Amino acid sequence: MILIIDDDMAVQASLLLLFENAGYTAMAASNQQEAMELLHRHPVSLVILDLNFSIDTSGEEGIALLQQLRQFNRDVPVILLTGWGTIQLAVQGMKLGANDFINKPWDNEYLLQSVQTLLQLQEKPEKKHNRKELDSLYQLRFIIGEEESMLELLDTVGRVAATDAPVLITGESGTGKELIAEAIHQNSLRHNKAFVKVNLGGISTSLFESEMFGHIRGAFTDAKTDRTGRFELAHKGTIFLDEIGDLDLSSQVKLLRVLQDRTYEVLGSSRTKTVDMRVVCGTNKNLDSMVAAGTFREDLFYRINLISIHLPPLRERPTDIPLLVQFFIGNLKEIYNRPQLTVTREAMKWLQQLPWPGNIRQLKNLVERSVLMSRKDNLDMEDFRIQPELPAAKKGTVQLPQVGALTLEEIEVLMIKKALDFHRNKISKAAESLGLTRSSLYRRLDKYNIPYDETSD
Ligand SMILES: Nc1ncnc2c1ncn2[C@@H]1O[C@H](COP(=O)(O)OP(=O)(O)OP(=O)(O)O)[C@@H](O)[C@H]1O
Repeated sequence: MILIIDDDMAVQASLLLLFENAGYTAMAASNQQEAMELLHRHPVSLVILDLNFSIDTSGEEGIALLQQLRQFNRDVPVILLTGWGTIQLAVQGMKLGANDFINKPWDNEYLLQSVQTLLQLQEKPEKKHNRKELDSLYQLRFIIGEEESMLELLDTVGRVAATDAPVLITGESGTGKELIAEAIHQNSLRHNKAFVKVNLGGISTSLFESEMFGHIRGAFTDAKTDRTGRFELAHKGTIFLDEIGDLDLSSQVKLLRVLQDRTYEVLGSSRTKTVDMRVVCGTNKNLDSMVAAGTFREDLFYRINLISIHLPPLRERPTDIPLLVQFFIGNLKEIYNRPQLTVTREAMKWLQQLPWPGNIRQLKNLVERSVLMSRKDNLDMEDFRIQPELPAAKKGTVQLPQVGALTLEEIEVLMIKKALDFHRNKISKAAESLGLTRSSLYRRLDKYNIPYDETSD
């Protein structure tokens, strides 16, 4: 059941009608007390809360009710209704655990989409799917990955694709953000329409509007011809806003307006255009800390990440490295007509323990280059080792934590645990990779109370 909390009878009536027509059961409450009573008595699956719901339009009462509601139920999805002038209030509400906010007057279709998305996300998958099952459920053809974190991620991709929810994809450079954005589009109802990629890092502030909104001839001195904007190209389809963390503050405001209102004006024309697009954003920056530093707008942040997907760096998914290498080799066999191409087991193992700061892109480039440079069909470690793209040996590239963040002993413990994990508790292998003898590793395991299994070696 959907619970609507608003003291405006007209709003209640139109929302009740909207949800009932869409096949949901819905009830309305006019004040805090009624709302809490209904929450106690009925299994409420989603709440619509008008933040300015009382005569006192400061919104404080709405925020207080949201807090009370969260104390009572931490999980029920909450959509806030807010006025355009009260965006700060919406941000405050999001921090308190609301899931989405929608401006009044709302667009019925958009509100229903948000409801449907949040209800769908609530449904937990019954079980973890293996890769074969995922492939039968979704279209994930060119995405290699069987490590557990990747299986979970691909399952999320498949489940959220069908909704129209905005998705934020984070992860280091080269981890596959664009590939995942494409998969979201491919698995959505919009798959027959355009997938438009925009690299926001490459667009200067002065060009942002003309790139995104388009312009008509004569709109400004250099506008010699009409230009179709990216939003128009993405109409009915999906737009992938890559490097969103690189967008300057003034362009962030302009983007937010379009995402909120779904309308914009082509430069030089006074006509307002409406855009219907799915928004997927990507970044390798930490937007949380950018928000804290004031370099990324908090309201835009909440607007773009109803769903967030984090891609792990390649070094955290070593078991996927041989699969990726095989996949790239498979493609290269055809491209270069070398059907006998293979990679030795030693080379595979060696590739697995490199740090890969450039992630999958770097691995792909290295494999391709090694294939091109080597005359043999059976590539061994040396064929890879001599390539200039090779990630510098681990020692030089390690990113150490901030001074004061960890003591030397804490780092030692972390490294030992990591080596044990990586070598699946094989003591001699872990010791070798740490540059220790077995007995010195045992001494340290005892000293730091790290559990180990002597029989596993
Ligand atoms: N899981 C994967 N399976 C196969 N190929 C992959 C996978 N992930 C990434 N790739 C390949 O690696 C390369 C880099 O991927 P992609 O461009 O999607 O990364 P990105 O995270 O968007 O990078 P950047 O942040 O630099 O834009 C591409 O050629 C892509 O096809």
